[in-house]
Amino acid sequence: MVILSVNINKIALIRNSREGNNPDLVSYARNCIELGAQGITVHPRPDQRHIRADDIVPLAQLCSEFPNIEFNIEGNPNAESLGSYPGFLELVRIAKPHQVTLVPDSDDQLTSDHGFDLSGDNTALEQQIAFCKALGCRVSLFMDADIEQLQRVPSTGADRVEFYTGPFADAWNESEQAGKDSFALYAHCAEFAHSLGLGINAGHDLNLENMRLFKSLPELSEVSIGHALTIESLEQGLATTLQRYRALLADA
Ligand SMILES: CC(=O)[C@@H](O)[C@H](O)COP(=O)(O)O
Ligand SMILES: NCC(=O)COP(=O)(O)O
Repeated sequence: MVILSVNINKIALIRNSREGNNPDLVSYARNCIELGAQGITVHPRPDQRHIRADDIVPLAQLCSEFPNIEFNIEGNPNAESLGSYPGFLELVRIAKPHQVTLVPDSDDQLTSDHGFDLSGDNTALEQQIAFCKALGCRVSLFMDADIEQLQRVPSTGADRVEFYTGPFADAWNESEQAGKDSFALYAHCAEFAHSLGLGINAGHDLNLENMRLFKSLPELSEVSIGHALTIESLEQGLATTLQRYRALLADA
């Protein structure tokens, strides 16, 4: 079984488009959990255009009310404090999520579009990973499907990788054959990462259609899905959408 973690960034984006608290993120996340989500993912950025710093602790508390619901915070460990944003690692410190997914986004990036390049000096990253692990968090690194890069992950101390699946989603949209070819590369990389002792997560632009293939990724533990899931929920309703993901992932 593959765990479904619902990324609620896009729900925060709607809330932030007006003053007030509608939709309420904690209520929305509770609803997701009660309808079958097994985790909640947030990706705060310094401009706080979607998840805000003050959303983090209430969401962590919500997840802790349920025995097996994982709270996953994604973001750039180098994102420093900016206004009311206290910095990524400070958010991790106060919330102590089950999982921290480190992502090498620049502060002004529209969305995540690449994994870590570990070919340089990784001392700072290793210290950041050690900081998160000392808080009791599992640490996952956002990575491209690239063997040369993946072989460098174990020495950082990370527990898992999250494959950046944007290129797979693009290939899937191009043609069935391109999707299959791209999937073959991810499958090879997943087997390699597993052989190094790493757990496997995946995310970015996954949806109900392309998950029919991607759910078969070897050793896949967890997917985090937000953008498409939000749109699918508008079309089909949240309950039906989550039910369809869970049915897909249950037999993965
Ligand atoms: C790491 C990753 O792929 C996701 O966190 C994604 O970046 C979230 O997307 P948005 O923040 O654009 O909703
Ligand atoms: N880690 C990926 C994630 O949380 C959601 O990405 P997307 O489905 O919003 O593209």
